Amino acid sequence: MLHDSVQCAERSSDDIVHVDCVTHVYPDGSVGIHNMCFRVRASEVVAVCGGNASGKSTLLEHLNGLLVPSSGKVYVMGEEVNGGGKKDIWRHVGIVFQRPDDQLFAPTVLDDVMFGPLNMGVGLQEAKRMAMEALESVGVEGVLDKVPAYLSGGQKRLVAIAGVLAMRPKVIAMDEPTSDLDPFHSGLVERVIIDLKEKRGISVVLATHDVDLAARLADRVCILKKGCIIAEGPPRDIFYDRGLMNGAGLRIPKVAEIYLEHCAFFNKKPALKPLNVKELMEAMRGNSF
Ligand SMILES: Nc1ncnc2c1ncn2[C@@H]1O[C@H](COP(=O)(O)OP(=O)(O)OP(=O)(O)O)[C@@H](O)[C@H]1O
Repeated sequence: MLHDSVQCAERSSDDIVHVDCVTHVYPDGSVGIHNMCFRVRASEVVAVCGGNASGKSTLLEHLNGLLVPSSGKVYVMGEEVNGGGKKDIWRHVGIVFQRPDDQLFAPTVLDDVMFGPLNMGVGLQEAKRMAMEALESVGVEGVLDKVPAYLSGGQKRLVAIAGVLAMRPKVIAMDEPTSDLDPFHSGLVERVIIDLKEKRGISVVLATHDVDLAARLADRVCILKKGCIIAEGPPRDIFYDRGLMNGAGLRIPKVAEIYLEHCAFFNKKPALKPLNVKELMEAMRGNSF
């Protein structure tokens, strides 16, 4: 059942991306998202959390025009995507797909990462420079001559991120960026996300059901259920709402679980709401952070 009565907040000059009441119906009649209102501002990490089939990938693919809304509009830098204005508006938003194999196709890693800049009309030498810089920034410059298909899962993911970074977008949307990764490679991706925001001012949209990761990284959280955002807010509010999280097919982060157990055991009010292990240790000692 689709609701037609939703109205999104006004577009603001702070919005790099503004999704205005977008519904997407796939050709077979499946509703991917409906009446979706979503925004991304400068230098923020927005976590989009939801269970399977909640619409995370469908939302992401609208952010740079890969999918066209059935109704509603998507704006990037104030301009409508698919609206017939500047042709390259989509380049401000890069998407790292859930499966890197969907993204990597060139004979070597360097060719793959150079493809974006070359496609933007940059000369060969400059494209190579941009690609090398992107590979170095995610720490995989050592594999530039390798065939992408022969990389490990973690290396593929980092090369896929480099391929998007090389185009110097303002926003990078990542679909389940740490699924299938071991703790070492997950840690690398996590570090890359922090650096993108803190050192380069790039906003990250993190679509995931890994709520522990989202708790550590997000400035703002949107909870999706059945193609709609059912809650949005700061992570300390959203991730400590067990009813909300369970209702969306998610659990609260482990850190929140431990802290709530600790408070219940010592009959303390859970006032501090830590989101990572360091904060949890402080909170259990009764220190604020
Ligand atoms: N190409 C498609 N054709 C038809 N239906 C689709 C297509 N892609 C997605 N859907 C449907 O749209 C809905 C949302 O799917 P989507 O992949 O966006 O969810 P998701 O939150 O990313 O899920 P997951 O966490 O399982 O990857 C689902 O009901 C799905 O079956």
